[in-house]
Amino acid sequence: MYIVAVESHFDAAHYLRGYQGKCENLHGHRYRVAVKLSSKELDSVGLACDFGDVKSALKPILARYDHSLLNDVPPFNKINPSAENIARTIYEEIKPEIGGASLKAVTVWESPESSAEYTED
Ligand SMILES: Nc1nc2c(c(=O)[nH]1)N=C([C@H](O)[C@H](O)COP(=O)(O)OP(=O)(O)OP(=O)(O)O)CN2
Ligand SMILES: [Zn+2]
Repeated sequence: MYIVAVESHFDAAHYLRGYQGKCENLHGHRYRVAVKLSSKELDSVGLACDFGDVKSALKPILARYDHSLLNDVPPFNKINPSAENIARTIYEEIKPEIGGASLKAVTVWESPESSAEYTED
């Protein structure tokens, strides 16, 4: 099995509704995002999937969040912009855009030490 990962980032502000503590206040993160895909096969070039195709799929998704107040951007106007919810939302948004290799997980880091991963496995 081959695992391919592509990373990117976006900058955004957020606050957590209902959170008791400092994260209920408006603050910002440079969110790091990793998309992982798997494939049992390689194509004739030797690729499980082209990094460029994954980057192209991820770019417009993250552009909607970049330099925003996430709490104003659907679906985070309805659900909290936690790292978990952001990871699942990106997973659901990128899944139909990716053909061939199968999507395994999306990980979102709020800081170098703290991340959440969403997978269907
Ligand atoms: N499971 C989760 N826990 C928390 C989330 C989250 O998305 N998922 N988010 C937050 C806040 O957004 C907060 O910004 C991050 O909290 P924390 O890492 O505790 O704070 P700092 O980055 O400032 O780190 P310090 O070590 O306190 O300096 C909270 N929890
Ligand atoms: Zn935060």
